[in-house]
Amino acid sequence: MSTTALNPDRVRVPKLRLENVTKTFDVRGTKDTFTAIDDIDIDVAAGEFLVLVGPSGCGKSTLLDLLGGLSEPTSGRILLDGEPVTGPGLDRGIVFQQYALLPWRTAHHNIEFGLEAKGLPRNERREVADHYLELVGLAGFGDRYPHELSGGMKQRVAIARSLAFDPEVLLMDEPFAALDAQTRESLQDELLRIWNATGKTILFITHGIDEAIYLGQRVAVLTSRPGRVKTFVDIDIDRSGEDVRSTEQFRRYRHHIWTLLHGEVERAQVIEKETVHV
Ligand SMILES: Nc1ncnc2c1ncn2[C@@H]1O[C@H](COP(=O)(O)OP(=O)(O)OP(=O)(O)O)[C@@H](O)[C@H]1O
Repeated sequence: MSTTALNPDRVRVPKLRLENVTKTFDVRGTKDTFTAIDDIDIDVAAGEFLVLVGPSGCGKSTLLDLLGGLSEPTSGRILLDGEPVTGPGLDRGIVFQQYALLPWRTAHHNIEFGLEAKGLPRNERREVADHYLELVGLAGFGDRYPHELSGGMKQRVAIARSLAFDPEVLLMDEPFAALDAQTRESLQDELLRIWNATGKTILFITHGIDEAIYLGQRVAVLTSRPGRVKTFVDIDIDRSGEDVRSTEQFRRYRHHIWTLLHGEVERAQVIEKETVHV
């Protein structure tokens, strides 16, 4: 088990680079500012699966907005393949906790959405949509509307939609948080399979320690407000066995990350109470 305070040198040519990223917000009705994210430095290698785990309110969603180009850092830079991110783009696919499917479109048409923007002809759009439906295990469900699909199926469609326009990076914001435990575990396996099949670079945000260890090649543990990277933990587990989460190896990682997070969660709760009483 290795823990490093700085990014490992092995990440030489990052796909995605967050360079001293800070985000502050104006506090309404005052001249004060509030620092949500403070001086975050992260390099994500091409094809890496990096998980960010942190206490509530540490700035995970703020970070995702920045990566998605939905807002701008107050200082610092975000680079994708060396180029600054200046706004939203099809080079980044985002999967949110809530499925964000268009209810009036079938699964096929939801997946084809980004492809229309790319100007792909109709028959090619359908081919791509079918390919990704099959990849997420939903071949034959293309004609279903979101209300005809279970929560897990909707999230699979959302993943297929993000993959269909072939983004450079897949950004996932607690995509399985709203699902029941069994569905979540099966989608975690699906996601690892898809990652192996596509070689995509994935940045995945979660509250869940088990989820972080199960999915990540590397886990960035964030501090409570303001969000900083407390440490990176390299995950090296054998995922081929039956019940990976019950192994001694897994248990050790769980305890290690729990210990790192525990103090942060307590600190976050104190800060939250103080904020309420201001
Ligand atoms: N537009 C905004 N204006 C002011 N403060 C904001 C704004 N957006 C977020 N914040 C504050 O920044 C901090 C980080 O918020 P963020 O939603 O990124 O945290 P989070 O880690 O995603 O939380 P959770 O895990 O609970 O979803 C919070 O204290 C939040 O109140």
